[in-house]
Amino acid sequence: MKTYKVFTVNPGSTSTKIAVFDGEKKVYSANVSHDSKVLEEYKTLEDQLAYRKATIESLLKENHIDLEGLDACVGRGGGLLAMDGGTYEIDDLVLEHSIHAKNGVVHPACLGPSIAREFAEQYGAKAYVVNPPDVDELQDLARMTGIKGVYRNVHLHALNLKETAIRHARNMGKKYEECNFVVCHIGGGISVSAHQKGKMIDGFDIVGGEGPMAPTRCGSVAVSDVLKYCEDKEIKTVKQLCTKNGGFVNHMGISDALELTKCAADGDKYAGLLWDTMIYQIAKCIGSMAVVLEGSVDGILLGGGMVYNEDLVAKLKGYCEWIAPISAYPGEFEMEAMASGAERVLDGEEEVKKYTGECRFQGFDFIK
Ligand SMILES: Nc1ncnc2c1ncn2[C@@H]1O[C@H](COP(=O)(O)OP(=O)(O)OP(=O)(O)O)[C@@H](O)[C@H]1O
Ligand SMILES: CCCC(=O)O
Repeated sequence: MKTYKVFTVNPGSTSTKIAVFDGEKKVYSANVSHDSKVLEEYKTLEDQLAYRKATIESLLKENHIDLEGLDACVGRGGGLLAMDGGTYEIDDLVLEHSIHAKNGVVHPACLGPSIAREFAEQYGAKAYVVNPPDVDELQDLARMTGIKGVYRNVHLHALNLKETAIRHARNMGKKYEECNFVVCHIGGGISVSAHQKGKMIDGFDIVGGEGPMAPTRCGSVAVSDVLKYCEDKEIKTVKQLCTKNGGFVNHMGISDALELTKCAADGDKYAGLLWDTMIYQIAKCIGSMAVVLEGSVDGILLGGGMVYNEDLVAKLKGYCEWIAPISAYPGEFEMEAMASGAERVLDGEEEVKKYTGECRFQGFDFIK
């Protein structure tokens, strides 16, 4: 069987993770640090592009990593309009929408497609984006709200959620498309989602303030409480609670969950209550996703950095293991997920998709 050489690029706020795969084997990986002072000088994401790429190139050169013979380059995406899951060719429309965050969610990951395509052009390789956070496969029932004209959509860690589900299904001797899972990513942000036969049919908009509280995110709060809180604040400040300074940051000025658990272990009751509340809220979200799957759940899968914490896993088992077996996959498979997504299409196992540039959900034609 042919193995493919794939280069993966995952830009974060102050660094860019890169990896080179030869088939399933990760032959090189690095977390390329960028000088935050230099990054701050750039007004837009697009302005950072040349600097980030040059930093990556220098590191590759220093480490004698040759990308000659590359089959594909994959960039973590973002900023795209709601789409089905899968592997997408990076064409001009993907570039245009991601770099300008067409969906309004500006994140360094939006740079991924541009960096990947530049490397791909240089080495005559294909360029792809795999399951970006813009994947939204909600079933119709999950769309409606009690406000006419307001529909639900999701932003989730789709890349790691789907890869965790694909791997778990494989471990069970099955295909992702044959199983039903509740899949969670419990890291800096927390995604909880219901996967039915290969589609992520429900979940929470973790960029919009839905779901459990997370280290830097407020999670779901009653509308009336938010309105009251807003009375003497700017909307912008309140929006930041959803992704930047809600959760542990808002309460205790701590964004690192490990630090919070240390405070709790040292007897800080406030930290202990926050930690337990976050776990309680994750459990409630898992329960609701199990209901979405009508109790037909083949497994509850936990990924993300916080899953290294045994107390968190034990407590979630206490709350939820009566629903289905819980499996922990601490950390994430994002780089592997990008490489496997490319391999599946290069191998013909899956068809490469074309980004339409139109939201997957356009409203219901029977509601005027
Ligand atoms: N043993 C542990 N106990 C508690 N928290 C931990 C432990 N190990 C790692 N973490 C926490 O996991 C978080 C990082 O998780 P992860 O690496 O998945 O996040 P990220 O990549 O920064 O963000 P995201 O997952 O939203 O993309 C940090 O808050 C870190 O403190
Ligand atoms: C939506 C997933 C990416 C993030 O907001 O952290």
